[in-house]
Amino acid sequence: MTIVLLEVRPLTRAVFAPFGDVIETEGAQLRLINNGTTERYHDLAKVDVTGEGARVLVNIFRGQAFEPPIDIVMLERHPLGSQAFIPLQNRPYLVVVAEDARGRPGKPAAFLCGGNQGVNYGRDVWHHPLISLEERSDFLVVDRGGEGNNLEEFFFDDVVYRIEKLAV
Ligand SMILES: NC(=O)N[C@@H](O)C(=O)O
Ligand code: NI
Repeated sequence: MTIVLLEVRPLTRAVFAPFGDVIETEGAQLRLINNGTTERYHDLAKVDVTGEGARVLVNIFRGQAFEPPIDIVMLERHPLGSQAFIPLQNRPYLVVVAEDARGRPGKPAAFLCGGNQGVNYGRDVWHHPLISLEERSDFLVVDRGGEGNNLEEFFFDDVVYRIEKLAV
């Protein structure tokens, strides 16, 4: 079994663009509403649901905390909908994604996300299930419900991608 170390980079809209959206106020389109008493950070993520009976689900995921070394042995994707994770307790977390390479994930990319940053995985984008850090953490999750199979998993058979350091 080959072990490949993954570098962890800070999450920015630019680096994450091939995989989806970053949900944060930084750099967002700001609109003053409610007679100037509220700042609306507008249109941050594309929620995409498709297939029979598709509907948008709003959930809370309470994820156990992981600490390095973190081994990435699989990735998953949701062919029928996007999936957004918004941290509710202002704690950092880890996101691991990959571009598709003829039906399987390419080399993963790892990003350290701030507690003020959410992510929205585009529909059918390879990603690792939730990786909370420091403490068990709650996330608001917006994803797809409805008929059909919305989960495809891929287990790497000859390589483990290892995250040893979170410091960027
Ligand atoms: N299975 C499930 O709802 N969670 C995963 O999709 C995930 O990305 O955490
Ligand atoms: Ni998922």
